[in-house]
Amino acid sequence: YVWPSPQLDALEAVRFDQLGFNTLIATLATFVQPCNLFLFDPTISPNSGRSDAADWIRTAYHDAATHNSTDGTGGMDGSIRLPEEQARAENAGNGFANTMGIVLAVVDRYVSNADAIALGALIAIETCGGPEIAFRGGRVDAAVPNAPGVPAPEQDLDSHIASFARQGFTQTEMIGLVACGHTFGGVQHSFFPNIVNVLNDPTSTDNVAHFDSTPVTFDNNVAAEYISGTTTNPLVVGFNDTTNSDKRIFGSDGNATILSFANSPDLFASTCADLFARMLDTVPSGVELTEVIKPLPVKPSSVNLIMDGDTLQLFGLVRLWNTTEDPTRTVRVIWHDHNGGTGNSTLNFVSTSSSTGGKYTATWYGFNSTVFGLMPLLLDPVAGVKSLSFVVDGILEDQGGLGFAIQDAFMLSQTSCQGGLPVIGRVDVAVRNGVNPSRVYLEQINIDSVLRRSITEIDITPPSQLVAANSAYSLWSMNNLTDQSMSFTIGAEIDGIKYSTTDVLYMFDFAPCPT
Ligand code: HEM
Repeated sequence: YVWPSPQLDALEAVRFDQLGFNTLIATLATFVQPCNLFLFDPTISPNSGRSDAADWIRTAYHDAATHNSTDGTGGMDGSIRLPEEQARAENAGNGFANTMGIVLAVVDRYVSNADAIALGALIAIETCGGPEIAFRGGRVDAAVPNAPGVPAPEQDLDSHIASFARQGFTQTEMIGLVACGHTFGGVQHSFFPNIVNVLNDPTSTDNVAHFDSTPVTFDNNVAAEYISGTTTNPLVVGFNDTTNSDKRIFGSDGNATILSFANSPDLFASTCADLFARMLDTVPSGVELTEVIKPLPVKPSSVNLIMDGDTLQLFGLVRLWNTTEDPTRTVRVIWHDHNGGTGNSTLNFVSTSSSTGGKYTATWYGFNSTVFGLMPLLLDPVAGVKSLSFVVDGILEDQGGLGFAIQDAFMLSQTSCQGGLPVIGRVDVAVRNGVNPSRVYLEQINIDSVLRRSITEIDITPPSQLVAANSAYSLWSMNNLTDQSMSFTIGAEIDGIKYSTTDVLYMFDFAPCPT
């Protein structure tokens, strides 16, 4: 995709900026590294037998499994976060509560609850030895529970075949998807006492009978151990044959599919990559997912403009994907102004990040990084800035000639202030003369009773008389803001198109208002 695209940029960051510099505070990968991590256990015992990774994968499946491919209802819409759905017998267990407590922390205006659940499962699988999974974003959160429909172990084979058909999977795909999921985790005694007895196993203090001997690793052992007759899978060799659903499912084609997985780790991995992607893309009809999100090779980040009197401050970073630190590398940014002119500056290495269990690393460069931190580049507001390009070791990076577009039509003005008596605040937005936005507003993220995000727009009344910020910009001001803990982004509608600033602004960061 082409940068900037606020939604894809945000989803790309959660998907690929997993550990290290410029990652979210609640980055998902931290909670599945090491892969036996299980933070839900108050003792944080490494011997609970549980893992966040397994919980996240099961949660995504239970969200997806309500899909009805005939009428287009249900699927990955985050409805599994709703208490009514978690209370159903088909959703027995506390793995969902564990998952929501962590995974939903990445939700924001561009990343839905359902996208976060999908990303949690995907990152768990990829981090813990699994294949890379194509990820699309754009899932839409349901406000009400879906019709029930998650398969249960005591149901017979015909019911399971019918259930997976309703979800959009053939019998062969059902065998695959169950094996792909059940390479992680196991069955807990406390919620399934009719399947698993108390284990008295010091390495599984939560009494989890695992599906294979490597329950926190993606591998084909679930199939290989089944074929070799060494399996301990409680849904294959459980003491209660009624609940041996994996036995019935794996054997339903005379073991042909499961044998092919046992014989080929590669076939198992590639089949699971496809099936997991399809499971995560199981969405209600009418929901349009984005393209498959791939990492941008050169990605500007945290690009932010602030008007400071006669100076246009340009803050930012750029990420070079799949690179390691190299002191001999040279990185330059070129900015293109409204008059056809350019300026340029050398960027300094700041730090690194990694993803996919350390498979990929990325290096980050700051627009004006000094020993004092990230400082802005200082530009002329009259010339402004239309786009950026980068030169990495002499090679021009400009998205195939498009450049990286920058929006300098409106931005926060440094004259914004807070405090004074009575407690008040003022937001000044510098608007480029000649742009004539139809609206300028503050955007606040609103969270409703079922955790859906939406944006509340608070319009700034157009100034009755132009107040110059400098010779190229005028100020639109919102006075008498009373909530000093307020955080917001700035939006504007220009020629019918809505634009937003990316950095969240906090009122308490502003200078005190002159008294
Ligand atoms: C007929 C279909 C299926 C049945 C009857 C079934 C049944 C079960 C049961 C009873 C558990 C134990 C849950 C617990 O103790 O908390 C479990 C765990 C699990 N299932 Fe399934 N499952 C099915 C399909 C799937 C699929 C398709 C996936 C994913 C693609 C999946 C992923 C998991 C995972 C990862 C766990 C481990 C959870 C943990 O250890 O916390 N299952 N399954």
